[in-house]
Amino acid sequence: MTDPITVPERAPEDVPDFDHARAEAAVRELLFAIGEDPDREGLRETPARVARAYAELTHGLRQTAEDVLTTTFDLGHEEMILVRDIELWSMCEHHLVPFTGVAHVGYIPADTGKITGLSKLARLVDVYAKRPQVQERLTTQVADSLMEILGARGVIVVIEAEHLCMTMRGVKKAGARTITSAVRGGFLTNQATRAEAMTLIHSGTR
Ligand SMILES: Nc1nc2c(ncn2[C@@H]2O[C@H](COP(=O)(O)OP(=O)(O)OP(=O)(O)O)[C@@H](O)[C@H]2O)c(=O)[nH]1
Ligand SMILES: [Zn+2]
Repeated sequence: MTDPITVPERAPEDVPDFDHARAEAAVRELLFAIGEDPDREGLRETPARVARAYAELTHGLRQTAEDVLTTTFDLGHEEMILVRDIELWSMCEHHLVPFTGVAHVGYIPADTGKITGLSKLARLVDVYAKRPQVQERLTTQVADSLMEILGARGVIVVIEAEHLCMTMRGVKKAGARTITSAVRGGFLTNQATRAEAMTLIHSGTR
């Protein structure tokens, strides 16, 4: 059985193009299924709109971490770099409703001092967020891709999110936040470095 957390990532070329016609037909069916009339005024354009929205919300399936980590600089900087409070919108793969919150992404560059642009860390989060996801997998995918592509000596990724499937339906517990972390390399072996990162993540105002 495939472990649902480490489900192998498909290469974008193995992911079929977004099928707008199929998505529209499915939304039209869903409207029938809930007892609506997709041909009534107000719903007529809805299947096409929803299809376009889902194409956008699943855009990450057709991107790779390499696509966004292209800009690298050799600044010779060997200390921790941390971007905190990166806004996050993803979609839970169990209910296809959003989960939203923030990601904190930190890394210690390779010995060569190879670093990437700060915005690229936020783009990387979106590559993995814009697809049906579970929070645990999103967290580890961001961490592992930074280790691999930048050759980072350490990575820490902390994600805090609220799952609307727990808020707007089901157990209905608004405000419950799920916190996941993935810690690699130097952040794992050096407790002081990890503690410094956690202090930076939790310092200041939000
Ligand atoms: N581990 C994990 N669980 C998630 C995530 N997103 C949603 N879930 C959970 O997935 C589970 C699916 O449980 P099921 O019992 O199959 O579905 P359900 O009957 O809709 O469950 P309820 O939400 O409890 O009503 C729920 O407990 C969700 O809270 C996630 O990112 N990670
Ligand atoms: Zn869910």
